[in-house]
Amino acid sequence: MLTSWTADDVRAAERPLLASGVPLMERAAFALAVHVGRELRATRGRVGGARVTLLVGSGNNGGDTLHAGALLARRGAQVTALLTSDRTHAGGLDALRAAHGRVVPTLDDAAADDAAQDLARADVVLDGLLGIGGRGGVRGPGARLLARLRTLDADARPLVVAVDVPSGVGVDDGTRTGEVPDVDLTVTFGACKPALLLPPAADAAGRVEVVDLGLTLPPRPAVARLEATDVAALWPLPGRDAHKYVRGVLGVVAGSARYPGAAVLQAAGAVRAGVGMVRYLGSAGPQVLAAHPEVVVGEGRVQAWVVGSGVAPDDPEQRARVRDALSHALAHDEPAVVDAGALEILPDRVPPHVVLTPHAGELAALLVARGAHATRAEVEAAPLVHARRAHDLTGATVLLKGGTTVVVGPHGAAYAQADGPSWLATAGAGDVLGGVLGALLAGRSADAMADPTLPAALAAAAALVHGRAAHHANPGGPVSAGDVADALPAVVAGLLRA
Ligand SMILES: NC(=O)C1=CN([C@@H]2O[C@H](COP(=O)(O)OP(=O)(O)OC[C@H]3O[C@@H](n4cnc5c(N)ncnc54)[C@H](OP(=O)(O)O)[C@@H]3O)[C@@H](O)[C@H]2O)[C@@H](O)CC1
Ligand SMILES: Nc1ncnc2c1ncn2[C@@H]1O[C@H](COP(=O)(O)OP(=O)(O)O)[C@@H](O)[C@H]1O
Ligand SMILES: [K+]
Repeated sequence: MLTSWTADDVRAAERPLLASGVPLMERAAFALAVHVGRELRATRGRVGGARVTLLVGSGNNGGDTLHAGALLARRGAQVTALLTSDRTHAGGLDALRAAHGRVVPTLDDAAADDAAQDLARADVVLDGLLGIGGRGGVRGPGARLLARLRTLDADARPLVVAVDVPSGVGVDDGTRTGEVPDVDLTVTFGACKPALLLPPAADAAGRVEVVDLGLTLPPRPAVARLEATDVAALWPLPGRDAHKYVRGVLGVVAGSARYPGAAVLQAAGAVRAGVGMVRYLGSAGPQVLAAHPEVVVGEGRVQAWVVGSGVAPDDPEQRARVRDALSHALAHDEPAVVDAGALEILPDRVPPHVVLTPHAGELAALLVARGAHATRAEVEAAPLVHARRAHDLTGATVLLKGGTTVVVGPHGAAYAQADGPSWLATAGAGDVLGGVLGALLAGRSADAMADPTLPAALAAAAALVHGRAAHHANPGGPVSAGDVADALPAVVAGLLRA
């Protein structure tokens, strides 16, 4: 599992070490210089003679950068520091000067434009403008330098390394404001930060290297990302004496005369993910049975529900079934996945074993229906923030679909899964995901009732399996939702072997 901690968590963990005189900045800078040296050797064979340009902000992030620049200068690099503030880390500046680095005070916009020539000539640029002390978008000459960097021709573009985080990202919430450099590598100190996992900030972060500074961090990370072994540990496995009812029955209330395909695909997701049995309720029974003869059509006991996919607003009968299923789930402590059409008829407050699976537009509508202001664009610009708001307002676990899927549950549980190719953005893929998640909740129904944070972990696991199935179905090329479902058994088997 990849784990990340907030700026406050990191600062609190650093405090006792700093108080006892541990030279954290020197350690951070040393590791940064090692990583940059490695990149330079890979791209141009050696560090000696490399042109290194430092973008230096007013805080300790700039200090790290100057110290790393000094180390690279001692290894023969030609280092230029572009200062963006009249305050600069004194120790770092002394170290760079002592190593014969060049220092350019860049205090006004015109000078920043001149200094921008250094960017075009550089082999590598270190972004040391803002770290965990940044507030909002980069201001002043630093922003101008970043704009220049962005507009360089592709063939003149240097390698860009972010120091701790790309400047201008919301460290804790993954937002981005103003100019944010698109970096190749982020060298982050002490712990990964949420912005390095969360959209849209993580898209700017490139490869992430975490430098261990020996910090003791809180037990619960701010945002996590599941990996194969985590999913294997979460997956419900049939014991030797298993039978279909023990393994979990999933009630599927999906599809309508207008959208029968949603029911077929959702059943495919659940069946292929290994559910004990699917019970289908709705008008698409013949289509579901034609595609999946193993499905049972009609009422009966279930361990979990998935409701709402492809349920048209003008289908009162299917909407009534959704309402009944939801009431049953709430009255009988059965976990439920609430998708698409069912999001509009969600009760005001629900427990965390109800998992909502909106995309950004549906999440915005859900928030607006509860008196909050939100647009689809605002949700996309701050997915974690809005998924949290939806969790706070409804009590439900929230899985927000997108290129990176963000999951929020109770007690601060949060996941960011980036497992699928962009080809997964195809009609019906969300229906398959609902089926996979339903299968997991049916298989671990009792556990999900006992541990309110488990539905969030299962939701993240479903997103991982779904994303990997899309890769597996056709590596590097287009997939249909049905292809994704068909790839599930092999992907699950692969994960269980991991
Ligand atoms: N703590 C440790 O022991 C260790 C920390 N380490 C390193 O320290 C970094 C944190 O350092 P930090 O606390 O000095 O904050 P940092 O991110 O450099 O920026 C603060 C400065 O920026 C300014 N500023 C703020 N917003 C701005 C904006 N939008 N646009 C422009 N300016 C803005 C703000 O000025 P103000 O706005 O307050 O006037 C303030 O002066 C951390 O990321 C890691 O790299 C490592 O060495 C390991 C040990
Ligand atoms: N850019 C993207 N890259 C990868 N996966 C994506 C991207 N955009 C959406 N997805 C995934 O594709 C699926 C789309 O689901 P959804 O929006 O509900 O579509 P539908 O309702 O047609 O099934 C979700 O699993 C979502 O996470
Ligand atoms: K930075």
